[in-house]
Amino acid sequence: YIIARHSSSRRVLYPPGPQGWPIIGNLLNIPRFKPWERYLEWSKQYGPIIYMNVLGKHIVVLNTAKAVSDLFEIRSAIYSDRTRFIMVSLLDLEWNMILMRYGNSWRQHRRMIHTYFNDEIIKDYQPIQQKKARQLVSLLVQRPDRFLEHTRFVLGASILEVIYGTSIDDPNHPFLEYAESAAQAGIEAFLPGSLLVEFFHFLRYMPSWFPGADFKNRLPKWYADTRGLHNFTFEEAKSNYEMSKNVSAVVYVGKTQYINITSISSLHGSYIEAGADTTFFTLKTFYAAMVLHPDVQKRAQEELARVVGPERLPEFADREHLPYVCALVKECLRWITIVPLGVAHATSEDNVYDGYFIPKGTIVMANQWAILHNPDEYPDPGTFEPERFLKDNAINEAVRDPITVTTGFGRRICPGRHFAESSIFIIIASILHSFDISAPLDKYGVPMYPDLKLSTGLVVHVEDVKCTFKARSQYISEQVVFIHDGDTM
Ligand code: HEM
Repeated sequence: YIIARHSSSRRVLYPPGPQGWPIIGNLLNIPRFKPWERYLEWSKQYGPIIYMNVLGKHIVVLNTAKAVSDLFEIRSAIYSDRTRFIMVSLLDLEWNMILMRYGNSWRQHRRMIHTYFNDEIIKDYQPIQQKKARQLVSLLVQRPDRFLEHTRFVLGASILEVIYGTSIDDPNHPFLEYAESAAQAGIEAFLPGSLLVEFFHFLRYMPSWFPGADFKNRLPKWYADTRGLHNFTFEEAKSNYEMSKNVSAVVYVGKTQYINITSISSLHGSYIEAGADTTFFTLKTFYAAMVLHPDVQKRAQEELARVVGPERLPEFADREHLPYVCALVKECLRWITIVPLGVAHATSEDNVYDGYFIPKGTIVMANQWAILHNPDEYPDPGTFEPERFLKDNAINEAVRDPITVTTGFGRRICPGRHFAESSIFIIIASILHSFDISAPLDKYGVPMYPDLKLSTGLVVHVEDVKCTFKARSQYISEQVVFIHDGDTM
């Protein structure tokens, strides 16, 4: 039965949800592990929108594509704010676009992003993405055991080259460390409901041994990591302007507006922080899926052999002739939903939906995992099955494309989504064309398959995946020197 709550003073009806306790509300209801699964369970009991109140903060979780579209897209003027995290001021993160409140500064950043990351202009970045995919193939031939480091390296280096025109060949470049650490700090510090200081602001003044104030032990590292990235992007943007380097379109805005270097560098920091880990985590899903599903791997390789042939590596022009590989990319984005609850939006005005009151300042989360694991749309959703996106050997447009869910919604939709999808496609196609991927054997000769244990946090990933890579042809092994040394890739 449905427990609908009435605010005694205003006689308003909040959406239904689990019964909480006095004062703390639903604090103890929020599971720390895979909360998206619990929210889906609750939605079967309470309906698609669930309401919780945690220490006076209103939280709503939307569990269906319809509710998400109705609110985040159709009513985007009201549902595009972000909540005010105390962590933003503790870590001086006002520059980070993902966390920005809905308003003029955010609008200005968003306009710049659209100009330089829209789906037309990103085609200009494809040569860089292709070059980096080939560099990854080369690195995998030489040191397959370091496949995760190499993958992270080429993704970070692609973003850096697109933004600044700076090509880095050193996997130990300090930029990569800044990017990784800053993203990790963001993941730990910004999962709604995970830190008590967001509810009890006085905890910021308490010593770290005080219950609930242990975040203070981690604060200096988070601060140093996020500052490191910001300082790096600021210096790069400034020197690009000063030296008037012939760099990519993205920095051009900076060159014409020196005064705006700070906001340009902030924008770059946001790209790097939001972009490097998300694409990397999607590729971790790919590696795990390939180890577990040799049949899928084989089918993709047959398609690549047919379309690309044995004497070259895949290119973007091949994409439209590779429906199975494209379906495989979609399934990687769906199967493990790396931002399972999206990045929370917040309401900037009171609103009524379906008869329920959603007050101004409510944190609203889209259960992306529930949408992408809805068995009505994706039968047997726990299974990795690219075929679900195909009909008559072509992409079936009737099946919801996971990129339209996993990269968020409405005015806050991920501006890097087209860029990310291209990177993921070219890397997956290049690797599958070049290598057979399998599970390494333990000392008894038994394959070590990934157990698919996920990390917890705002962004999740398969924690432990091990693979071996075997070059599929003499051509690949021979190309490696050429690929590694030459710039003609
Ligand atoms: C598979 C890869 C990616 C995934 C799954 C992803 C997912 C997301 C999600 C869920 C959001 C929040 C959307 C919302 O509030 O509704 C977001 C925002 C954002 N993403 Fe991505 N992203 C990816 C790659 C990238 C890349 C490559 C870049 C930059 C080059 C990027 C830059 C951003 C920025 C700047 C925002 C903030 C937008 C705003 O708050 O207005 N992302 N992303």
